[in-house]
Amino acid sequence: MTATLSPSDIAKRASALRAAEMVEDGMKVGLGTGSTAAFLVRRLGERVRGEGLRIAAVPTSSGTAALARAEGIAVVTLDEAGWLDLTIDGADEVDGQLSLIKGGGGALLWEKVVATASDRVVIIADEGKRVAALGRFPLPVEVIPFGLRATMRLIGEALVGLDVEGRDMALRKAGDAPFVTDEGNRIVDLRLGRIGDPRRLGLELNRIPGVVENGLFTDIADTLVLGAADGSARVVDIAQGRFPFAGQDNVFGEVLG
Ligand SMILES: O=C[C@H](O)[C@H](O)[C@H](O)COP(=O)(O)O
Repeated sequence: MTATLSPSDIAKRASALRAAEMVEDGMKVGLGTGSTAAFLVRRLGERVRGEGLRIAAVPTSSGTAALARAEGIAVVTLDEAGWLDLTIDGADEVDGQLSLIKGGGGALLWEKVVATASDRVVIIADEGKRVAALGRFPLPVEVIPFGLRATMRLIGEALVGLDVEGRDMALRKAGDAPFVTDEGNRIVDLRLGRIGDPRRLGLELNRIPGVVENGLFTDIADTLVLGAADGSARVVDIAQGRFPFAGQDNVFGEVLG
């Protein structure tokens, strides 16, 4: 039985299938988390079972680890792998410089550790994730449970004077209880509206002792595979140059609205 996919799922799957072709025999591969990454993991599982593709995979969440194992993919820890050839992961938003917001599924910490331990990072996303400026999607910040309220107050103070539109925040819930990450931490979602300077915001948030990591991924992604609802996928590579087209400030080579 084939389930009918929504247009955004068709786009997610298109990007995931295109990125799955970038995985070569013998590679050590970081596997992202989320609905887009799930299409990737399933496709890699097909390649492992069908073509005999041999990879060592490092999952970015307990959920992805379970899916990868169920698909017959060899799962290792990041310490066992040492360093990765390639990581493929989803995103919640991507701007014209391939800066990202990630962590909608709460996996941002392992995702950032895995991505920064990789020679190449490929982001898979549907067209709807593409934005002119980051910040419409609430920015997830992973914080330790100890002193949570004080940490949230310090986050609020750090936002004053920064180039953001809004400053509301909320502790993420799973039902009635706080959401708990794979590292046993909590997530605070910041509703910022528009982030003027993602690099600076990321640094300021990480200066707060109770903050473990934030969902801004700047200067991490090398390649974006953007899927469309017609089932096509387009590859945009940062190696083309961050400002490859005169008068335009994004890797898409067009003005983003
Ligand atoms: O924590 C979750 C991850 O950062 C996901 O990669 C991100 O939320 C995108 O997820 P999805 O592919 O389901 O939109």
